[in-house]
Amino acid sequence: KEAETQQKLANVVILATGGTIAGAGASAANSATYQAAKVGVDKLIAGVPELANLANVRGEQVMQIASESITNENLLQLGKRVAELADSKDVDGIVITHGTDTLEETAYFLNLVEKTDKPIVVVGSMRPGTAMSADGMLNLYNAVAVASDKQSRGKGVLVTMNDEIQSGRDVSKSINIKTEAFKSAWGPMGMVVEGKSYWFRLPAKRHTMDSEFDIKTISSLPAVDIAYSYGNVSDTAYKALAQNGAKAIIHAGTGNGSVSSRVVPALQELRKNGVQIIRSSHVNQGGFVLRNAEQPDDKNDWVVAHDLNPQKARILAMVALTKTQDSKELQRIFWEY
Ligand SMILES: NC(=O)C[C@H](N)C(=O)O
Repeated sequence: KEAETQQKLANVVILATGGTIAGAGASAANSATYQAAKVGVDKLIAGVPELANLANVRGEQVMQIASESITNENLLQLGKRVAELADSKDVDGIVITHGTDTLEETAYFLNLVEKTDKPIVVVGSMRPGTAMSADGMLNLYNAVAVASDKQSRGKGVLVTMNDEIQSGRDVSKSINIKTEAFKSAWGPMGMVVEGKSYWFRLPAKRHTMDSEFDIKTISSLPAVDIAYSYGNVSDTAYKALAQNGAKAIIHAGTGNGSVSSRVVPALQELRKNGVQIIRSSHVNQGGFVLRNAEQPDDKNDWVVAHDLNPQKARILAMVALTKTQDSKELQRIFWEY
């Protein structure tokens, strides 16, 4: 009988990368003071025995880092392992445990480059497992529930935090400390309650199976960096990034992705020298940058990041630049993904 139910359950692989979900503090009162990336994947799985009711779960430790330290090489390594597992007949779904600081970047990267309709769910926690009211156990339980559910197929890379199912493209860490940290300007896609998913929305943008990008053909990512804008800003950071080899600079702009008159000449010059200039907005909830609004993008040959925040714009620019150096193509990609 036990063998029978085991056969019926989905096979889910948990790829662990570190973060607070694998963190440990000195006492249960330490919810914000702790060390990330301390607990191994087997212990994480053993900590939630109820996972066995949802799926046949096995774990793999891909790396053990706090997510603020993730590199492009880490992204490629993780992306390639996800693709291998997605190709395997005996894997039905993949969960990635991840630090929350750059979780939105990794989720969006995978959403762009994984050619599979199998569920890929990225999950983290805001408190370490040693803390009172730690959120990692339930977030992980929900991630495995979503990853083992056939309904989750073909919906792009997903994120389960705080009982919600979010699109890996849209979601962003919008609050720190609190457990309701992850928000999307376009709302969550659904909810997970007691291990069952309830869906309300589908993503409209191209992803996974429908993407023109494939991790299997990407061996390196170009340098793309971000410069932050504010009152009294100068062009120093932009020039330094270009000098250091940036192929594209994401302008983390004020408001509509506006550019200070103190910075415009440098950006025009950098574009003439071949650096792509991509205007995004650093407003906190739902930036939206329109072409030729605030700045003459057609004349300057700049690109706008659409609704992507600066860190997501960086991910898309890196992936897009593996295929094209043409600014018009780049803009098309920013509209479509
Ligand atoms: N809550 C977290 O996971 C934060 C941690 N610094 C990380 O991103 O690894």
